[in-house]
Amino acid sequence: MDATRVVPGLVAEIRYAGSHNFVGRPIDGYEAALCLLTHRAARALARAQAALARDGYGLKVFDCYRPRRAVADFVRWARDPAALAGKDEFYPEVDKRDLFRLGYIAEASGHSRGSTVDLTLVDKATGNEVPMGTPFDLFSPRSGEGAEIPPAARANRARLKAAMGRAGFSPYAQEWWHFTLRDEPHRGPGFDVPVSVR
Ligand SMILES: C[C@@H](N)C(=O)N[C@H](C)C(=O)O
Ligand SMILES: [Zn+2]
Repeated sequence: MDATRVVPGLVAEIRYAGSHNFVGRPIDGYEAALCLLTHRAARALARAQAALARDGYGLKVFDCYRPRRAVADFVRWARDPAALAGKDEFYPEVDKRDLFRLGYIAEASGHSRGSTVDLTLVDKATGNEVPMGTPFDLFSPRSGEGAEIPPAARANRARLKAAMGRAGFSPYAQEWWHFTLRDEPHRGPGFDVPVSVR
């Protein structure tokens, strides 16, 4: 389902539907910029949003359900040494051939099961993203747990992690933005239906 229907005020900036991402172009399978999630994950996200709203924060999602064909597009892209449009912004310190081995991108992603989200916090008053120490999808040790980042960013990561944890999501140690519903309704490799407006 479209998570924005059950999460009041959820901001969706679906990066893989556009060109502002590590590949530098829209990714296969994203025919619309929608945050599609299982009902269970969307309801859990609504709990996180409600709790954060009491402290003046909201959620902004960058990726939700990811079709398997999108993951396959990432794999093909990683094998093309000439495709470097997003290198300076998203993986300046890493050879793109190592992005999968290092755990920054999965060859079989939990996103394809529809209960995993990539997201950040926004200040409800301004709508601006709060500092997290690194931008979304910066594939670097600085995006992971234990990184040396400014205290305000550390506090923001902790706030996001706590709110998502209380709502039923597990974090991913290497990427502060990536969370998976602990009690996800689907197992296995997930789905390959494109993200589209039905
Ligand atoms: C690519 C990044 N946004 C992400 O979601 N990484 C994890 C490891 C994944 O691909 O599932
Ligand atoms: Zn993710």
